[in-house]
Amino acid sequence: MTTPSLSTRDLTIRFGGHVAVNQVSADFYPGTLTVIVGPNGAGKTTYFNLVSGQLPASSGSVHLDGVDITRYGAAKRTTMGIGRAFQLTNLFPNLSVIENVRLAVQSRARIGMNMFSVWFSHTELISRAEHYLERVALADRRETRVAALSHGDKRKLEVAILLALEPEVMMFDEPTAGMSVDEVPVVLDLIHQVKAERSKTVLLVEHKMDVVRSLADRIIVLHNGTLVADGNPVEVMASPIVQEAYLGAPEHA
Ligand SMILES: Nc1ncnc2c1ncn2[C@@H]1O[C@H](COP(=O)(O)OP(=O)(O)OP(=O)(O)O)[C@@H](O)[C@H]1O
Repeated sequence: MTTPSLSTRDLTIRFGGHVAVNQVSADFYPGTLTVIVGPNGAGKTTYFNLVSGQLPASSGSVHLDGVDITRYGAAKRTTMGIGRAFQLTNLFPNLSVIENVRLAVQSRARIGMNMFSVWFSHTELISRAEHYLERVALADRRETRVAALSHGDKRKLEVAILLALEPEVMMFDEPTAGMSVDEVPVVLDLIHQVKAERSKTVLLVEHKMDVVRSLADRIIVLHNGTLVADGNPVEVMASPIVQEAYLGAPEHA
């Protein structure tokens, strides 16, 4: 198997006496989409926060391409290649939709800059930003101030920004939560496209089992902060812990 792009080793965080993520070790590989599931309060979002750097680990470590990034903050991890959507904190509410994506394209161009590359012209930045807006079906909103967007459009914009940043690791946190029925397919299609390219390491937190089934190459189950199952979707979905966690919870089916 290839080298993991992302690894966590015994990753742990305590809030007072409560261990929200408990010694989670996992390796994530390029071209694989891993869905993290588990009951409410299992520690899924907290694990994401530890990987993306929003929260500091109490113990254990996070590695990106073999580099220990445990002590790096979220901004540094983003520049190193960990991209996360659906926090709705990446957006500049007073700028237009196109400006938000243009800034992401510009920041990516800066990160990728080396002695052989050139600065993009403003026109080129805008044309790249337009490309990402078209991919998320937001081209008709390009001049809208972000604060005026619907929740679903904000989430689509976050996907455009994530794509524009071209991170090696892409993290999606309940990508369709709060979206209207007609908005859901756009975002799911995009995740399918990213998966089909098979170059990115994709992590997804998801409750909806139909989404899990359609996207997962691998499923990790967290329960009380502990990794209790990890493997191919068919086996993991059939395991007693998943059956127990999800059967009888029709709102998540
Ligand atoms: N900043 C915090 N301070 C104290 N406790 C926290 C904090 N963040 C999370 N927790 C606790 O950690 C546990 C895991 O929460 P987390 O949000 O990661 O679960 P989750 O699996 O994402 O749940 P859900 O599916 O409901 O989003 C919960 O008991 C939660 O109350």
